[in-house]
Amino acid sequence: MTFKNLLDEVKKPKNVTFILVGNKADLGHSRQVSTEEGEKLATELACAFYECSACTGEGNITEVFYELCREIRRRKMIQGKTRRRSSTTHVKQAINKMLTKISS
Ligand SMILES: Nc1nc2c(ncn2[C@@H]2O[C@H](COP(=O)(O)OP(=O)(O)OP(=O)(O)O)[C@@H](O)[C@H]2O)c(=O)[nH]1
Repeated sequence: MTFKNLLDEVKKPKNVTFILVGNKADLGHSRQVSTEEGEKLATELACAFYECSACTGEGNITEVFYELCREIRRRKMIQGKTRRRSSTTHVKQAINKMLTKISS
């Protein structure tokens, strides 16, 4: 199983929020994945992409965690709206049923 397949498996059925982070950016000389490859994978996964170093602090690690929190909030908002919309549909259906009964 490829890394991408593994991520797809985790992401889709469980609706998991995640962002892609390439750590150890300070070890450029032994880099095995290019920035472009990381960006391409993030585009395929529809998630944010960051490169950072936990060692030197480069790449703004704080921003990585902020973005993850923002993404969780965005997802919750969207889910909330979907739920509200579907409950509105149920109320509409119930009212329509009542009106149909009253008029018949
Ligand atoms: N140079 C450098 N070393 C790091 C960085 N982040 C972690 N390390 C080092 O990598 C080693 C493994 O770190 P862990 O936090 O245990 O990470 P892990 O995911 O369990 O292991 P890895 O697969 O090696 O990343 C430790 O020696 C860390 O000090 C980084 O950004 N730069």
